[in-house]
Amino acid sequence: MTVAIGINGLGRIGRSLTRIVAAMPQTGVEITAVNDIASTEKLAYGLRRDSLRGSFPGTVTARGEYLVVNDRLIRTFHHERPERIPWAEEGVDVVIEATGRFRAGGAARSHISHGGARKVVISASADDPDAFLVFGANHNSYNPAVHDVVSPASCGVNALTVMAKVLLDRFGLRSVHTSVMLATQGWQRVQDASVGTSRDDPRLGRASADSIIPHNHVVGDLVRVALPEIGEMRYSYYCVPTPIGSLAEISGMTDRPVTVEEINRAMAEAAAGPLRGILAYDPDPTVSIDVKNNPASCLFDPSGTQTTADGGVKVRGWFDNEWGFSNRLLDLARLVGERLPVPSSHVSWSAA
Ligand SMILES: NC(=O)c1ccc[n+]([C@@H]2O[C@H](COP(=O)([O-])OP(=O)(O)OC[C@H]3O[C@@H](n4cnc5c(N)ncnc54)[C@H](O)[C@@H]3O)[C@@H](O)[C@H]2O)c1
Repeated sequence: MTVAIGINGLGRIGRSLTRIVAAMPQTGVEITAVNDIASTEKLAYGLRRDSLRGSFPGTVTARGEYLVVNDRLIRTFHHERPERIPWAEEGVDVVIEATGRFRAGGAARSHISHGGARKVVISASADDPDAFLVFGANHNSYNPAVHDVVSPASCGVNALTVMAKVLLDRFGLRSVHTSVMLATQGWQRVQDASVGTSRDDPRLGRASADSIIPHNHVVGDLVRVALPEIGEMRYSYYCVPTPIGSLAEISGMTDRPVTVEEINRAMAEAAAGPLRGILAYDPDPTVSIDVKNNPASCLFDPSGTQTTADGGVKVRGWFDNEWGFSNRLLDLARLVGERLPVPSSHVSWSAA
């Protein structure tokens, strides 16, 4: 079965999604339509040329109201409001809402109520989705009967959650503190600005290349949504001036004293076993740019593991905030799309 996807917003995330699908035609998903306020020509250019990922490894052209990506046609719409996008015209099953403008479940829901899509995946820690589903932790709790608008939370939450899951399952984990250092985002400013970021904290309007900027993003709460067994949790979040490649760290107390070797072995085993493809493991000394194009939610770095004699632990993982997260968005779109109820018109009846 191939799931027909529509993407609202062909920015950093939307373009990553398009590149991933184009590189792997057997992913079980097909992008049939995109909506963006930019013209089709500009969208084609944005896919062809990318300052961080290089030129598109294939062909992209604009042909009328279609993008032609390696000979596959993708219909383009240009509506500013989600309720105006006629997804049903292109048979879209699942919309990935990736504008960053419609994080609230209500706005995203209009892709279904007005546009005719069947499910929505919001590409961010949405305000009120029907469920947060983090791969490797709680994605199996997806219930197609009651979950129409879902969110995989954020890239940082995914990186933290997979490491926390291994620690929790193998050693117990409590009194957790997390830190995320997130690469520069498109909504940040090149020079100091008082308006235009639509974020409350005035520091988020400061020039992105000049500072490490604290951000009060609620990662800890969302890790606990995916892993409710974790008790009290605190978190720090920083926007850092790297173009791509982000860092996640967790510290906390385990149920018994553990060694660095035990923790690293547990992570390596999880990466080769139940969390394959979601957690990666690499003992080679790593800096943030090395994680570029890694499809995992988290690249565990064993050189960052520290322990104390009374059960204190600290671990470190890297993540490509665009590429890894876009892979999880596609995983989620596929999961949701493959479990769509078959419309009654498609049910075939055999003679008794
Ligand atoms: N970039 C990352 O590292 C990252 C990682 C995880 C999650 N996210 C989340 O994904 C979302 C998108 O992030 P991004 O980095 O791709 O942003 P972006 O700014 O690069 O892309 C947004 C796109 O949406 C389009 N757009 C804006 N308003 C629109 C409207 N009203 N209708 C249709 N299109 C519109 C823009 O033209 C642009 O192409 C955000 O919520 C962000 O928090 C981003």
